Amino acid sequence: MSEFDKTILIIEDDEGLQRQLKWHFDDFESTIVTASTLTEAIAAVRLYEPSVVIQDLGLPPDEEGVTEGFKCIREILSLKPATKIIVLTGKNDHSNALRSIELGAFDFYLKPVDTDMLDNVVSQAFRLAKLEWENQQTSPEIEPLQGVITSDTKMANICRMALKIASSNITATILGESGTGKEVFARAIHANSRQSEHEFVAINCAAVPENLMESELFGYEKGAFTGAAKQTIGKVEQAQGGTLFLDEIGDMPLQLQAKLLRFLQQRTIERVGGRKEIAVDLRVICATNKNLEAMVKDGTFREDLYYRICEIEVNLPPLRERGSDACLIAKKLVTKHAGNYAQKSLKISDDALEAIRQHDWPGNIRELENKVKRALVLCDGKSISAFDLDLSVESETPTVDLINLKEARKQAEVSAISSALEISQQNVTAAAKLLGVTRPTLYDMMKKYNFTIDNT
Ligand SMILES: Nc1ncnc2c1ncn2[C@@H]1O[C@H](COP(=O)(O)OP(=O)(O)OP(=O)(O)O)[C@@H](O)[C@H]1O
Repeated sequence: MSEFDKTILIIEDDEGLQRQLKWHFDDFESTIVTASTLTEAIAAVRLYEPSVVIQDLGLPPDEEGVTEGFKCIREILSLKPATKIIVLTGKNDHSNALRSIELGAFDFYLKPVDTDMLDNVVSQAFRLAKLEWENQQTSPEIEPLQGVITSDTKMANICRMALKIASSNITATILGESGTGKEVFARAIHANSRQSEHEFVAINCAAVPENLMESELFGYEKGAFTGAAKQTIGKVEQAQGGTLFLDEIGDMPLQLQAKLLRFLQQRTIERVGGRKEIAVDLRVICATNKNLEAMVKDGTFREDLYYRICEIEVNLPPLRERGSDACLIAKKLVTKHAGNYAQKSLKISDDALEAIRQHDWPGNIRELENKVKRALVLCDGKSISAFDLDLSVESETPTVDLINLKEARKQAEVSAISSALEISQQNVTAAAKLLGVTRPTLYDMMKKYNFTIDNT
């Protein structure tokens, strides 16, 4: 097994501070590399693949601003999503620190730098990077958060962010296309929070008619309107002590947005037809697939409410941008749903896996789940075909966006071994023949890339 690499990349344009940090971390039993600009930083990431990066936000040519620093975070994480980036920010720069975390940075640290304190943050970053690395060596399939199946490092970062949100009181809004798992994330944040003993109450703002929304949210007193036969509590009171999940918040009627804002600011409500203010203490999580910023610009969403609910944004990427997650989730879903459809031991065929890889998944995981259920019902043989999933396989034009040649070689080898094992139905001797290598060579490579023979 290869060894965990302990390289730190310091990205700092102030030569004095760069020297000071380098000198300090030389004692850290790590290899220290430095960069002063974004271009140098990216070259260093490609060459050294550092586990931890300490990064200044004010990089040239925008030393006084943050644009280059944010760009640097994005580019590093798109090349190597597992990198733990620690951002150095000015004392009064809390909003940029939060924005860095939204972009996927591991943590932030306020200047002036106290190197002993920074040591703790760096040690934590290394601990987590090592854990993730070890986890990948032993079990590439992970469920880092309840209900979230993923082997994609971007998603693993988002899961970590969700855990941080859960342990704070911040109001989060989860953004993402339909079916990307926004509710799954909201439930996971609740389950990991101090509110978990109480209820998780969801309301879909797009599904409730506008004239019923207020009483649905805040409840009503007896006789408040025709048909109000008895006092009824609303979703907010139901969620007392727990979590209120406002799904499709972008569809909240404008007139109710003001009332929602008042409740979020004052943490009190009045039932419809009531005169008493009722104090409520709960966590609020919102979600939408709409572009709230654009809605604010065209006046359909209140700006003050936007800032109130988006103290931190969680951006869930669509399934097509999550590496091999579609195939991984499909396999898990087949196992999960097989019993319900009286098909006990089905596998997904190679052509079906290829079709899953190629499909764009506009409906994301919900679409995948539906297709798997359909396939379980329709499948006659022992394995699910592309046809069963209502998908087709097309010849592919490969695209690559790889960190370096070593990574390209690794991915090509992993992909070839994986295909040979699938085709040979996990028979190593047959797979070795297909690949033109000896059986011991294939075993060595399987060990190197942590393949296990899948007997499910
Ligand atoms: N990472 C995941 N692994 C496995 N299943 C998932 C994952 N994410 C979502 N799902 C499943 O996909 C389905 C859709 O998820 P969910 O309802 O949370 O999406 P959503 O983004 O809230 O959708 P919408 O915007 O339409 O309300 C659910 O059945 C959920 O269990």
